[in-house]
Amino acid sequence: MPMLADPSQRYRPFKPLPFTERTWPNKQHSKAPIWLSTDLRDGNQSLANPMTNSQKLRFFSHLIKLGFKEIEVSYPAASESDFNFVQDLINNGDIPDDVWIQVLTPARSDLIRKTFESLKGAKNAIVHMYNATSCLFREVVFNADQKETIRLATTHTQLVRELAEEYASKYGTNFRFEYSPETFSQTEPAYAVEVCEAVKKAWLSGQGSTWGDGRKEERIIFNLPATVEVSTPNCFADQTYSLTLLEGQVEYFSTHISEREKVIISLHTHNDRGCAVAASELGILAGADRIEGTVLGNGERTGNVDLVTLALNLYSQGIPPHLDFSDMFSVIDTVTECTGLPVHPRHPYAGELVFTAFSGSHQDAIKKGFEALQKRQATGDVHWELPYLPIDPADVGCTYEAVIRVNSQSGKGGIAYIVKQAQSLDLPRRMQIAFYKVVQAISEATGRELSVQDITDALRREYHVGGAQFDGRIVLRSYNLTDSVTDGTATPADSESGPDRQRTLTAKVLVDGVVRHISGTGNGPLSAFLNALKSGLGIDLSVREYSEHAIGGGSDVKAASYVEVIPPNADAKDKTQGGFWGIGVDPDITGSGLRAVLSAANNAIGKSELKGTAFENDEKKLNGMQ
Ligand SMILES: CC(=O)SCCNC(=O)CCNC(=O)[C@H](O)C(C)(C)COP(=O)(O)OP(=O)(O)OC[C@H]1O[C@@H](n2cnc3c(N)ncnc32)[C@H](O)[C@@H]1OP(=O)(O)O
Ligand SMILES: CC(C)C(=O)C(=O)O
Repeated sequence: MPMLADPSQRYRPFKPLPFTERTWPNKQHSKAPIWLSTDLRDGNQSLANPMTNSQKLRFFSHLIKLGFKEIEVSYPAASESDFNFVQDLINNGDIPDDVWIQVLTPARSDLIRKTFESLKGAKNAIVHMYNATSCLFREVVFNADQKETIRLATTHTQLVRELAEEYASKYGTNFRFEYSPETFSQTEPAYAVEVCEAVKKAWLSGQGSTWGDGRKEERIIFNLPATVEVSTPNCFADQTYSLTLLEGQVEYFSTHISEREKVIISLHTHNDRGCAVAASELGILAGADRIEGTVLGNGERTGNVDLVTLALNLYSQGIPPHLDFSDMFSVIDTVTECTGLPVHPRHPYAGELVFTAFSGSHQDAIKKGFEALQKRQATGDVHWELPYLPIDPADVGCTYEAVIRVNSQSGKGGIAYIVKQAQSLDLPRRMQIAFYKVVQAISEATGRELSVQDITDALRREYHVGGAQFDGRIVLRSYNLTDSVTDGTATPADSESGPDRQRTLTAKVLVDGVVRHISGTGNGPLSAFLNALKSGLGIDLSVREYSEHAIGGGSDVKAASYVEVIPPNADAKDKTQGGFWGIGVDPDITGSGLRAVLSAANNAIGKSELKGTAFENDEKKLNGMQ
């Protein structure tokens, strides 16, 4: 059946609360909520193949490692394996003293009794009872009116209360109670408050205990589920904030519910509209103290709210989340291996691609951002501010290698970043443009992403650096430099010569594997070498641009030089006209300059059809190459 031209025939819009006095939109997050992981209950119940005992145990240990202090471990009445898992955790001493396990039960006396049995011997336990309160469920599922629904909740709350007292005195367990008006997001707000008030009264009216006196560990938890997400997140926050509308006045749940200090407001959001994170965040602004969800968002249908995203969203605002995701890879391994579900490559903070830029302008901005960051860090400013990356990938255990990856959408900045990271070569800007064209051609031809190795090899091939297999047609074997006549006109590229020196260079080179001895003079080593190439091999080139930098430090320091050469008929000033680039790396600055010149010369002749061991007769072709 096609989609309806007029969907209002089938779907009714959500009716928002008529608020004018809401203040939560002006608030900001300032601390982490209390977290509860329901991976082993809501997460588990949604799996086609529920977790085995050992998978649950592995998951539980990981949750403890991440820092969870409240973990819903089971729906013990569901099956023997759910029941036994709770008993195993207790009997094997797997639960740290400061951790509360939580178990879920419906408001059914046989199932509540079974649930308490599963908790025998526990130190700290939260009994979580639910019944659905929305009109649809009252009418369709329970065939009960509003009063009967409240009675279902209160009579079973009293039973939980009695059993909690009995099991506390028998086993010394610290019990807390959580009540969920299931389908809260679809329940009439005033009625949801009425149910919660009645449940609170039933829970607090028990005999002979201090429950509910406001001490943190004993407060009743009202868990407000968006069992199905049916509205925009601001409506859910309003529902959280205000549950009663009396005589036309807005009363706010988080400030006006009686004995607010005895209540923890918890949220349990699902992701049907894809807004569970937003709904939880706005719900916290609206007064919630606690969040239930799962690590990476597994759960019924589109999932529960993802606690990784929520926690790291806080972290990115400078708020300690009190959950430790610094080893995200082990989190991903645990979740995927236990649930059998993959993690989407774009999943916030955890996906394989979320810190990666393929597109050129993003890469360029990130590269510049890293350079600026390094400068700021050198002045002691450690604040993270980097284009396109809201947090430092290193904080969640990622390396910077994945930050920039290259395909046909990439630009010079990203490619230069990879060359710098992988080979410590800081290509000058115009050389970046030249090398970008080389990489772009490969990427277009192969139609795939290029690895760091692909780019490294391309650079080596193009500029004849990095080993004998990348040598060009001319190879420098040895050279000797001597002072010669002086004329006082050194070029910048020859700056180390000084203004009053002229140098003579003799070099042994291999040309297509044949030994040749060449010599030339110039104001410095580079011009002497260019002169030698011209007089010895007929290769007439001059330098248009030269730069250098050190690589490393101490006794291992090397020099990297970059040279652009042009043939005699090229305009030295019009830099849009193509030259030929070369790279030289050598422990000695003169050596690196000479190698860069030879690299550029090889690049020049490699792009012509010169052949044989001498180039004298091919000068014309070289001149015509641009
Ligand atoms: C939104 C949530 O995630 S809620 C949690 C859902 N999780 C699960 O259901 C997983 C575990 N559940 C189970 O294993 C089973 O459903 C059991 C063992 C709890 C119950 O099994 P059964 O007794 O066979 O009942 P069934 O699964 O058909 O449940 C429906 C019955 O429970 C009633 N019921 C459903 N929810 C509740 C509740 N919260 N409180 C009281 N009764 C409830 C229904 O009205 C229905 O009653 P009826 O048989 O009189 O019409
Ligand atoms: C039992 C409740 C909290 C639940 O899982 C839901 O409504 O999604």
